[in-house]
Amino acid sequence: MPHSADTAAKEELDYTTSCALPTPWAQFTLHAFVEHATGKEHLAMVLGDVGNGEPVLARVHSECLTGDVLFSQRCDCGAQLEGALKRIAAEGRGILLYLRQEGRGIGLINKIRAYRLQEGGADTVQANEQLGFKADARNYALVRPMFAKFGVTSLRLMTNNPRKIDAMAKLGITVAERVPLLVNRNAFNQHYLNTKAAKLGHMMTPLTPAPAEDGEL
Ligand SMILES: Nc1nc2c(ncn2[C@@H]2O[C@H](COP(=O)(O)OP(=O)(O)OP(=O)(O)O)[C@@H](O)[C@H]2O)c(=O)[nH]1
Ligand SMILES: [Zn+2]
Repeated sequence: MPHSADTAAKEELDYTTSCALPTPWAQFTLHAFVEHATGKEHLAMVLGDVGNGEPVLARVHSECLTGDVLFSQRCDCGAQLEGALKRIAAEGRGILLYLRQEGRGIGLINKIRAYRLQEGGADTVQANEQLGFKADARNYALVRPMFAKFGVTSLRLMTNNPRKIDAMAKLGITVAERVPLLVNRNAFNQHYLNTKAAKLGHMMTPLTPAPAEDGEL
């Protein structure tokens, strides 16, 4: 027998509490969960009636402290976070899950180690592998009880990552539509974004290589 959403939620994480979260674009409700296995605090930002059965505009965002908070231009994370919240605000309905999967699951310190290796010539995948990690060490299992908490079963998912779409399908979550999220392509992250497209399957048109002195990472 498949577990009910409540059973799954009890097994994997606890729902704790919520508050209003005004942002520059809309007033969301911020909901907090705690993961049993790790004690990590995962978040959901919710706007409008997301539990009415209609596919929900959604973003499953992996934590990137450097990009989301420290304005790093090495990646596209901060701009994707902002872009996703703006789109949800414009529609007046949607959900963003903020998962504490820093560095594609290897943690902040290891991501910084990976960045250092990238400065020596490795790409984002090779750097992870040199550190003994898979290219992508994320696990999306928590997404199911988090969406279930809000009655969300069908998504219009903002992503360029086909593996994320497959992961949702394996969890029994319908991706009714993929909404591309192409933002903040710059000289510093074009090699990174091209590697994601070439090696991780992200759905992005490769960018033209920049001159070497143009901050390639
Ligand atoms: N290990 C590692 N993690 C990185 C690197 N750059 C960004 N990240 C992490 O990658 C995660 C974001 O994943 P991405 O591959 O950029 O994007 P995605 O979530 O798979 O796909 P989208 O939905 O299209 O954004 C965040 O947790 C970042 O901290 C890197 O060079 N090495
Ligand atoms: Zn990032």
